[in-house]
Order: sequence, then structure tokens, then C-alpha cells
Amino acid sequence: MSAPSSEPQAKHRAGFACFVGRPNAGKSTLTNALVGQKVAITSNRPQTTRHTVRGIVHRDDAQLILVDTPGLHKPRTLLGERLNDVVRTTWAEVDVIGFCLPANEKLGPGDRFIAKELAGIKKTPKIAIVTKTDLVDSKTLAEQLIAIDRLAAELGFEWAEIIPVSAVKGEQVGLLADLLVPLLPESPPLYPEGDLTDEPEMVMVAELIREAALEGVRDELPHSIAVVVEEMLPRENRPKDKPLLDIHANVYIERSSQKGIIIGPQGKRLKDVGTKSRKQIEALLGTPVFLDLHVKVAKDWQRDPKQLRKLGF
Ligand SMILES: Nc1nc2c(ncn2[C@@H]2O[C@H](COP(=O)(O)OP(=O)(O)OP(=O)(O)O)[C@@H](O)[C@H]2O)c(=O)[nH]1
Repeated sequence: MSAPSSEPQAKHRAGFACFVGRPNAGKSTLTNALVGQKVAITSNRPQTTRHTVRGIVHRDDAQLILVDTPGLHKPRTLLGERLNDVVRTTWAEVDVIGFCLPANEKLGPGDRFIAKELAGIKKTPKIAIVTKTDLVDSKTLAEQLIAIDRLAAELGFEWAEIIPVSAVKGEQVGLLADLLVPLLPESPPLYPEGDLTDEPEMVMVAELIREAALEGVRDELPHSIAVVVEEMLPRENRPKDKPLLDIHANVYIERSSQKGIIIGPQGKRLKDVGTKSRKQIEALLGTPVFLDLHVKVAKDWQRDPKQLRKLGF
């Protein structure tokens, strides 16, 4: 047995962080870079993150649980209002908030809107994260850092830290974790080691299908697509070394006129969506999958509380 050291051991910390920022700021990509595996859903289309997805960073000294929220935006529908409520509730509950601001875009009204909301959440420490630094030169980056510092000063608060990162290049991602950890409360681990997310598998599978279904469709469609996984069952009577998971999922659209866009000529587009998402699902779950996709019309689901509940909102 070793003699007790006079230096007190650093206590284990565990807690929650969430990344906020306007659409496309790089929140999901950063979550993935920190966790080291694809858990959040990224896309170059704004507002694809519907569900609160948690990624978990396990370290010897800490457990950092990342909550990925949808972007705060001007609500136009019932869904929009619910999403904003989810965002605000999340902000008030976490131990630290990371505000993502892309290095390659000047601060705009969207950033100010979020910063103002942040200023109102007094107790939670806020870190400014300048994302996508690989896209700018050092002068532009320096100017952005100054502008971000000023933004907080104007609103009467201070950043706990300001840190530039590139999630794509993996630059400063480790340092970001080092800065987040001391802001977490002392606590034993909250999740078993090895857990990367507690998002139910069915929701993650639905998100992967939604992500594939969104790719390459017209700009007005994203908010009209919802995916519900109805069933995930291991196929019976398969040899032990050749399992197969049957997944039945419905892709919901608002109007039957949108059916053609999703399905494509001779069903080709839907087939591609199926193939693409199946590969991702297999990678996620680590098992071969048979994916059965159906397109259904749920009329005006965004405005109908009953439909929203059914679709998981
Ligand atoms: N070059 C570069 N691109 C990045 C970086 N991080 C994210 N991106 C890109 O920026 C786009 C948006 O990234 P996301 O991570 O989906 O952004 P988000 O903030 O989660 O977006 P929403 O879900 O719409 O709120 C994607 O095309 C990413 O590939 C980065 O560090 N460098």
C-alpha cells in the first residue's frame, strides 16, 4: 500500500455541457470530435438536430456529458415553439454552456439573439468556442476573438474562457475538454464506462434515416420530414454468427404532393435513402440490418399536438 500523499488527489468530476449557437455553427461536429464517434447528426443543412443527443467523454478524472440541442429560432409553428422550450430548459439545467461561433462568419443578429438569452442565464458558466478555425487566417481569427469578447462585455457578462477550435482538423479539441472539465461539479461517473450516448437506439436510428432522407431535397422540405422507427427485432432462426436485425420505419411527410420528392422516379431515391442509412445504422449498432422503409402522409403534423406526440416531440 502506498503512503498517503500530502498532495490531495484531484477529485473526479462529472456533469453536463451543452453547445449552443446558430444553425450550422458546428455544434454536432464538435460533439462528435470530442466523443470520437458519430453520435450527433451532422448535415450542411440548418436545424437538423431535433432530439437532445448526448455524447459522453470518459476520462480518468472526469465524465463530460454533452447535450446537443436544436438551434433557437423564431418560432413559426407549434413545433418551433416546443423546440425553443427544449433549448431553454436545457440551458438552465447544464453545468456549462459552450457558445459556438464560426470563425469564418462575422457576428450577426442570430448570434446577438443567443448571446442575449445567455446573458440572462446568470449562474451557468459560458465558454465561447470559435469553431471552424481551419477556414480562416490568424488575422481574421484574432478579430473574431476580440468581437466575441466585446459582445459579452456589451451584454454585461464575461466568458469563462474563449477558445478557438477546428473539429474537422481535431485542433484544440482536447484543450476544450480540459477547459470544460474544471467547470463540472465533483461527482463520481454518472454513466457506465463505454456508454457514448443514452439516446434510445430507436431515436438514433430514426435520426440517421432522417439525415439520409434530407440529403439533396429541396430547401423547403426539411421541416416536413419526421421519421419514426416502429420496430427493431432480431430476425428469428438465424445462425448465431449471422444475425440480422429487422427495422421497420415510417418516413412522415405533410402532404401527399411531397411523396414524389421523397420516393423519386421508380422509387430510386427512397431506395438510395434506405441503402445509405442502413450502412450507417449497421455501423452504429454493429449488426447487419434489414431496413424496411415506408413513406406516410401525416397531414400538417407540425401544427397538430396529437401528431407531434406520436412523432416523439
Ligand atoms: N471546415 C470546417 N467545417 C466544419 C467544422 N465544423 C463543422 N463544419 C461544417 O459545418 C457544417 C455544419 O456543421 P454541424 O456540426 O452540422 O453544425 P450544427 O451547429 O450542429 O448545425 P445544426 O444542427 O443545424 O444546428 C457542416 O457542413 C460541417 O462539416 C470545422 O471545424 N471545420
